Amino acid sequence: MVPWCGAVSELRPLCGARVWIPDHAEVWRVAEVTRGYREGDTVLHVRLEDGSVLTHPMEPRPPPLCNPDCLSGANDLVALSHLHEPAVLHSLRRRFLEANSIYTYCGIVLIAINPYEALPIYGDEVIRAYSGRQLGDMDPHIFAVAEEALGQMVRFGRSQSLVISGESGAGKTASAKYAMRFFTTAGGCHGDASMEEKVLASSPLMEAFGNAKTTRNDNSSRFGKYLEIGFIQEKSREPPSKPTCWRSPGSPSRWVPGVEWEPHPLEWEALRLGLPA
Ligand SMILES: Nc1ncnc2c1ncn2[C@@H]1O[C@H](COP(=O)(O)OP(=O)(O)OP(=O)(O)O)[C@@H](O)[C@H]1O
Repeated sequence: MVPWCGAVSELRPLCGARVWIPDHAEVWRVAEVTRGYREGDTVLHVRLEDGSVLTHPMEPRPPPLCNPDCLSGANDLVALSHLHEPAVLHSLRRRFLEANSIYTYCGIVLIAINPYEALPIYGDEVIRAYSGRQLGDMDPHIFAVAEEALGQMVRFGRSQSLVISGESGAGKTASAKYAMRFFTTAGGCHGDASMEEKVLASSPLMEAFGNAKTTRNDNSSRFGKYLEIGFIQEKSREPPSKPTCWRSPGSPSRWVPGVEWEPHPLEWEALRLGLPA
């Protein structure tokens, strides 16, 4: 992210402008410029919200400008006048704390914040509300992205991909499950609860063999995942779906060498039932 472009002399933060100052405890803090930048100034004079005054060096780059309050918190980061790290963090924080919203768009990319609690935003009525709607018609949601993919597939008869990425514990697996729930419900399996069960039932088995408890996630996938769902004409899904899983080519395995194998309760269950590994 590039908070400022161009030479320092072109930027000239005005007196009264609000800028972001890096902070050890809060990462970024808002400050007001108390003396406009003049050619040759090496520091910017600012006042923090708690009243303390300080100077901030203009090199290697001046502090990033704050967005107007009416823009930060917009449901699409593209709407921000200044797009840089503190603006993104502030917007996501405001949406999460003030609007209770874990989802934000950045163009066609959906950003999700893990709420670490069950939210009432994944029910059938929400799936129905997002079904058939255009991306951008409604609040950002994983269902909107899933609907976009489903709609494109139906309209153009072409396979679609959802790429879900993030650090460990970010909620990739949960997001994939919500997307699959949307596909099974909105993709032509209305009223067939067993279809959703069948699609999601593969997860515990895969998790039994490939998941482990880590410091970041109690049920962390220790492998890359590739899930493929086949559909037949008229938006019906081809039973059974074909979830497959392997280490992504080129990406290192998450298995830690030297760590002793610990059987997972579900693995014992699979072995007891005589299921193939
Ligand atoms: N949208 C959500 N709503 C509620 N809980 C969530 C959501 N997303 C994630 N979680 C919770 O956060 C925890 C970690 O999520 P998840 O396992 O999906 O992370 P991950 O990105 O797949 O992690 P890893 O890369 O380690 O496998 C889970 O317990 C999950 O229930």
